[in-house]
Amino acid sequence: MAGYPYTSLHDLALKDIEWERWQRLVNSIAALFNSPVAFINQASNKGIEVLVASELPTTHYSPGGSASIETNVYCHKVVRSNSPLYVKDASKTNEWDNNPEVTEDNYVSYLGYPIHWPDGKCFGTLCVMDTSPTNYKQPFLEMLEVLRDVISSDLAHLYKESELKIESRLDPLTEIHNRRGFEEAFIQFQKLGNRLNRAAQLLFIDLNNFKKINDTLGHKAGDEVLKRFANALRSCIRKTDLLCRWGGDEFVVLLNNEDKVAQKEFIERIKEKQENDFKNYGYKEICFSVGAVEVVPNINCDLTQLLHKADNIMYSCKKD
Ligand SMILES: Nc1nc2c(ncn2[C@@H]2O[C@H](COP(=O)(O)OP(=O)(O)OP(=O)(O)O)[C@@H](O)[C@H]2O)c(=O)[nH]1
Repeated sequence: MAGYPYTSLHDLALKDIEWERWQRLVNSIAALFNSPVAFINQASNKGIEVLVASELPTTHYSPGGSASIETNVYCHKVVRSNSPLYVKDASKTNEWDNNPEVTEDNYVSYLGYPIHWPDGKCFGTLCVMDTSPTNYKQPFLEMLEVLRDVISSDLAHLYKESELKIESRLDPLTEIHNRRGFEEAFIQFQKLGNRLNRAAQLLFIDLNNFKKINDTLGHKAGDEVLKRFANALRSCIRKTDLLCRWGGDEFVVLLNNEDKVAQKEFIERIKEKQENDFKNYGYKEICFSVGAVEVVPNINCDLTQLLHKADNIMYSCKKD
């Protein structure tokens, strides 16, 4: 196992992260404890990763540095037990004999508190280390605990922000990308496609006579049809493809496939799936129209133009 099941905060595009405040806080902790190092560490997919380190010449590890899950560093014990650890003098036990923080950097004293995710799971640690044995008084321990709470509360805000970010890019009814989410994902997709010189297939799909369902069976039944259709689409694409409810009864699919045949195969798959699904559900007459275009890397990759073209093709199919 490479690390813990969380992405490094450094890899998340969170705008409001409190790096500067966290930095000042860590520097102040090192000064107050008169210690050569203080850190905020994260239990990330890299192991224990330094997020913020005190800015002192005596601080030997810097942000981005990490210790793998197999290394016997103090923080792993805090994360695994999700409880504080105070080692006053590591030389008094043999537990830390193979800890490189002790053997290589002589950090024989460690005080660390777990920082929590909003659900109570361990996010990482707030810790101070020293090259001499220590015997911190109770108010110092309490102060570090309170500062840990401040970081946990910052984290709860960040968590909310990233959740909101995800929510604002999903269509609440079908739980697939909304227009905004798709447009953003398309930009990333396109960058990669251009770099790799890889084509893709874009499909604009519109349900036929959907209004009739609303008018005859009610809006709720209409919603159910949209959800079922989105699920049918989802089951016919790969994880590397993109799916979006463009609006109303319109959907957009981007197939990460260079072969134009993929368009036809996808349409066949979705027809078969949707016919079976809706037959069971009692909506035999539901069908859809599709317009498909190829996204050619570095040539025709403007989303608005591509969708306009696909929409026109779809519309002429609908009329036929
Ligand atoms: N139930 C439900 N209906 C919606 C939703 N969003 C849009 N609609 C309805 O979808 C209908 C779309 O109508 P049209 O664009 O005429 O589509 P259509 O009836 O499929 O007609 P054609 O596309 O020409 O086949 C409108 O009646 C909208 O009110 C939604 O979230 N839920």
